[in-house]
Amino acid sequence: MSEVMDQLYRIIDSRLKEMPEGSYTASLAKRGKGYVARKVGEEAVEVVVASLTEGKERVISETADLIYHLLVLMALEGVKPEEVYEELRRRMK
Ligand SMILES: N=c1c2ncn([C@@H]3O[C@H](COP(=O)(O)OP(=O)(O)OP(=O)(O)O)[C@@H](O)[C@H]3O)c2ncn1[C@@H]1O[C@H](COP(=O)(O)O)[C@@H](O)[C@H]1O
Repeated sequence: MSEVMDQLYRIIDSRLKEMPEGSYTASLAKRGKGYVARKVGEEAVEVVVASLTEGKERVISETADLIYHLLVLMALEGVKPEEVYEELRRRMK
């Protein structure tokens, strides 16, 4: 899981630096951090709805959307996945 997230984060980070045509990440960044933050909220609600009414396949798909948007928000905030892993390790009992 962390390997895939690290790889996706690196791709996202490079899209934010290069802002290439046709990149969904670049189009999100152009709309601003507030827009990305709202997308994270929307995607989280979609995970909840999928879990309550739509079944496992939809939960997987919506969770992937949520993680992607969360990684974009983290990159815009300058938060690296390793810093979150470190916090999780610190809490681990
Ligand atoms: N993992 C993802 C990923 N997950 C979800 N999404 C996009 O997130 C959007 C979620 O759908 P929504 O209906 O909520 O949003 P929408 O209506 O399409 O768009 P909005 O106008 O609401 O923002 C879809 O357009 C998906 O394509 C992703 N877009 C890109 N990636 C990966 O991110 C990397 C960079 O992608 P680009 O920036 O497109 O080059 C690549 O490795 C991609 O595979």
